[in-house]
Amino acid sequence: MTNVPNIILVGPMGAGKTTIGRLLSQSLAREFYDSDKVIEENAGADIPWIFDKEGEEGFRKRETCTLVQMLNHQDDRIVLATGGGIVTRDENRKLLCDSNALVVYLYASVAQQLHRTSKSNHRPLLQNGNPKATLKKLFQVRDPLYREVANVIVETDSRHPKSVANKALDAIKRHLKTEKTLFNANVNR
Ligand SMILES: Nc1ncnc2c1ncn2[C@@H]1O[C@H](COP(=O)(O)OP(=O)(O)OP(=O)(O)O)[C@@H](O)[C@H]1O
Ligand SMILES: O=C(O)C1=C[C@@H](O)[C@@H](O)[C@H](O)C1
Ligand SMILES: [Mg+2]
Repeated sequence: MTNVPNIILVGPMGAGKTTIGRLLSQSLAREFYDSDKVIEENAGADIPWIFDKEGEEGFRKRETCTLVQMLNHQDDRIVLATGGGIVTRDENRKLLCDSNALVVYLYASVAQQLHRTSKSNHRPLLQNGNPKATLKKLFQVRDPLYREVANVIVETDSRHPKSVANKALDAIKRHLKTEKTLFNANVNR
């Protein structure tokens, strides 16, 4: 599938952006990047350390720089998994919408987000207070923002990662086909 543009995955913590992104990159024989990982490599420190020393604002600045860096990537087309909060800055949403990338929103219910994030403790926003209430609050704010930037939405709740990746690939192909049909219809008008 050489005609598939850069693919960017957005969605809440635990939606499976990193997991599904890696599988998609294998299916498409592309490089895979994870903005959280790139931020850590650029900073020479992990995300909990950045939140601790620079606060969330410092982390968000780094996240925007990394998004710009990835969108300017000169190599072959890539698959990019983003952090759950990438859509919170207006600037990032504009960058995503103005890019030629195909943005996929991986939807997960709050119950699934909670279940999938409960096994690790590297997400600073879930370390204090009640994780369920935090995920719910974040979801209320962010779900419309994910939808705003997405070209394609894929539901992930009742599926194994491999079948989510296949479903995402089918949705991407359908989206590109519709775009092409619309383009041809406009050209022939
Ligand atoms: N469809 C799925 N079904 C079951 N488990 C899943 C599914 N997708 C991801 N997981 C599991 O959920 C956990 C979180 O997944 P992952 O780290 O890919 O989420 P993420 O969206 O990248 O989160 P973050 O925004 O915090 O980086 C992992 O243990 C992963 O194996
Ligand atoms: O949802 C969020 O705001 C975050 C999600 C993670 O991917 C990391 O980007 C970080 O822990 C913040
Ligand atoms: Mg991730």
